[in-house]
Formats: sequence, C-alpha cells, structure tokens
Amino acid sequence: MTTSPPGESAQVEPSSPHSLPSFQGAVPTPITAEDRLIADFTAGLHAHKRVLVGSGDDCAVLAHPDSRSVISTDVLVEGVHFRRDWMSLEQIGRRAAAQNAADIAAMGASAHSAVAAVTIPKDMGNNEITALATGLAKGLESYGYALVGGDLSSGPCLQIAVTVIGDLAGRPPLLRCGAQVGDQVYFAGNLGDSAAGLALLERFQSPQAALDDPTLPGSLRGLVNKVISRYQVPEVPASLASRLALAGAHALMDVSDGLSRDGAKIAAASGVVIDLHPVLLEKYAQRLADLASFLGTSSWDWILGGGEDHGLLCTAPAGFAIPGFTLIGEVLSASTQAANITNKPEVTFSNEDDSSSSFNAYLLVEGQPYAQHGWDHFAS
Ligand SMILES: Nc1ncnc2c1ncn2[C@@H]1O[C@H](COP(=O)(O)OP(=O)(O)O)[C@@H](O)[C@H]1O
Ligand SMILES: Cc1ncc(C[n+]2csc(CCOP(=O)(O)OP(=O)(O)O)c2C)c(N)n1
Ligand SMILES: [Mg+2]
Repeated sequence: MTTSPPGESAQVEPSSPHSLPSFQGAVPTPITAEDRLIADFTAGLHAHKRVLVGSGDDCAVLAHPDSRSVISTDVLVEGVHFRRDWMSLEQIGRRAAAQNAADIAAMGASAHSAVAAVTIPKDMGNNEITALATGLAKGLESYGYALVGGDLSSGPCLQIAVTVIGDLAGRPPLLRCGAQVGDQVYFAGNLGDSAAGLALLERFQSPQAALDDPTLPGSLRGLVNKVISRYQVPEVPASLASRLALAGAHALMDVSDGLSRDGAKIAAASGVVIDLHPVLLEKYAQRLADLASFLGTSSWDWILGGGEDHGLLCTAPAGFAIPGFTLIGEVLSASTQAANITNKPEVTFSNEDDSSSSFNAYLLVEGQPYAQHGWDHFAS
C-alpha cells in the first residue's frame, strides 16, 4: 500500500488500489439491544462514493475530494437546546442535523459526512428512538451528509452530539477573521423567527396552547405556526455557502447566539468594527412587530439578540451580489472607532434601576453601542 507524505492525504477513489470491502451501511448481525437501536439510526443509509466503509465497524473510512477536511461538532442538550414536550422526536433529530450543517456552511464548505453520538434516557420508548433516528437521518440527508457512524449510550437526559465533516472542493475556507475595512455586511436566512418561537413556547408551554389563546389575533396564527416550526427545526441556507468564496466574500459565520453577538465575534476576530443599519434590518423587524407586541416585547430584541435561526452572516466588498443575501451593515476601521474600543470587548454598565447592560465595542447599531442580549451558556 502506498503512503502519503506527512501532512498530505491521498485522494482515494473507491476504485483505486486502496479498494476496501463494499460499504456496509448497517450493523450486520444485531447481537445486543444496543445493536438493534443502532439499526434504527442506520436504516435507510445508502452507499456513497465518499464512504468507503460506513457504519458498522470501529471507524468509518472516507474518501475526500479535497486534501483538506472541514470538521465541527455541536451538542444539543435536552432542557438547554430543546424540550421533548415542545417538539417531536423527529423534529429534534432534524434540529441536530440543521444546527450542525450550519457550521460547515459557515466555512463556505459543502456537506461530506457525519457521525452522531446520542445519549438516550431510559424513559424513551422504541418508537420515540426510531422517530429521533428518522429525523436525524432525514435531516442529514436533506443537507447532503452521509451518516457514517456514531455512538449510543443510556444517560440522564437526551443529548445529541453530531460531528460533521465538510469539503471545500479547492476553495479557500471563509473565516471569522477575514472581514476588511470597507466591506459591506450581508445576511441570508431567517432572523428572529427561532427566538419568537421560543418566546411563544416559554409563554404558552405548547404550540397548541399558543394557537388556542383567545387573545391571539387571528391574523397572527400563520406567523405563530411558522416561527414555532423554525424554532423546532431551523432552516439553514446551507446551499448558498459554496458560492460565497468565489463571489468574493471575505468573512462568514452562522448566527447561533444572536446577530449582534455573532457580528461582534466576526468584528473582534478581524480587528474591525461592524456597524449594523436598522433601516436595512427594518423589514425583518416589521414582519415580527405585531407578534412581539402581542407578547409585550420588541421584535428588535429578536432580530439583534435572538439566535438559533442559523442564518449566514458574511462580509464582502460592495457590490457582492448573491441571491438570498441582503445588505445589513458595513465594516468600519477599529482605529477610527477608537473611542468605542476598549481592551475588554464586553463592557458592562450599571443602570439606574440596578440592572446592568453589556455593550460590545466591536458591534455598533447605527454608529451607537448596542446593549447585547445574545445567548451565553456560561453567563453568571
Ligand atoms: N471543548 C472544546 N475544545 C476545543 N475547542 C472548542 C471546544 N468547545 C468549543 N470549541 C471551539 O471554540 C470555537 C467557538 O465555539 P462555538 O461558540 O460553539 O462555535 P459555534 O457557534 O460555531 O458552534 C469553535 O472553534 C469551537 O470548535
Ligand atoms: C428549551 C430551550 N431554552 C432556551 C433555548 C435558547 N438557546 C439555547 S442554546 C442557544 C444558543 C445556541 O446554542 P449553542 O450551543 O451556543 O450553539 P453554537 O453557538 O455552539 O452553534 C439558545 C438561543 C432553547 N433553544 N431551548
Ligand atoms: Mg458550538
């Protein structure tokens, strides 16, 4: 067998001398109860050129069109990312796929393959496990991923950790640190919908209870259904990602923690300031305005602070024209914004009413600091 020089991986085609036994795709002979559950996750897998050895052995063996692989993992934890009484098991599986597909798209990469580690609580029945497995398989397939392995364990709550591998097909990766002064800021995908859906479920505790509320205006029922379903399963514009590098994009990330917080991450990584323009975001805020006032809040909090729609945020020179992307702001020089930049990106001020507001110096809204509301798992 020939070997590649260190740091260089061979481009293996299934028909090469490296040929391996054909793709297995399922546990051959279930021996334990765990094997039978694994079969739920691998049912329906089909052979793929990328997968030389699939699920069923100690590891998968993959063929890569590009000598580099793009890899990421995201874990979804019951009670933190989803609740079983707020969505179906199939939706939870689909959500895990979408959330992970977003990270590969956020590098400008295309789908390659995935492994899934799932911790299943004892109170979940076989039908529920099958529904979860079906959702995960369908979700991964819809974004173009081949599921090639994983792990199952029993545990105290449902957790799904998916590791995704992407492919750049010769393109440069699009990094958070690539934004340049003079770039414009563009966005594709949904904005605020997932946060609106979450707010409805927090208030009413189930999709049906929200729809049954007698004070809900009939004109909002369609929107209520839409935003709850987008909280349950985000719709990631992943198919746009592979075009961005060639179209001239400089920096890219997916919005999971909120537009202002994730915008600040791009700006801080690039050493620039991002200024978001409300007039360009107005159409997103208007769409959710009546629903927000029904819940006694402002849709701007969802637009600027809500995460989990997993839209794509990118910076590119003016004139960047990819259908699906909307201009929402601009990239400014950090030095001309020196008055706003401090050594600590998060600056917290005490308000008169004893609450506090945190401003990120790298992210402005219409030239002004914005009090951040995005998600932070470990905020005290
Ligand atoms: N336990 C960990 N070990 C090493 N790197 C990690 C760990 N957790 C997160 N990271 C890295 O930190 C960065 C930020 O993580 P995160 O905020 O979860 O990104 P994203 O929003 O894209 O999922 C990513 O590059 C991620 O790979
Ligand atoms: C039951 C429930 N409560 C609260 C939330 C809101 N929430 C949980 S995690 C999160 C941020 C995104 O998750 P994270 O693990 O940070 O994703 P990543 O940035 O790693 O992609 C948000 C907005 C939720 N999705 N479900
Ligand atoms: Mg993450």
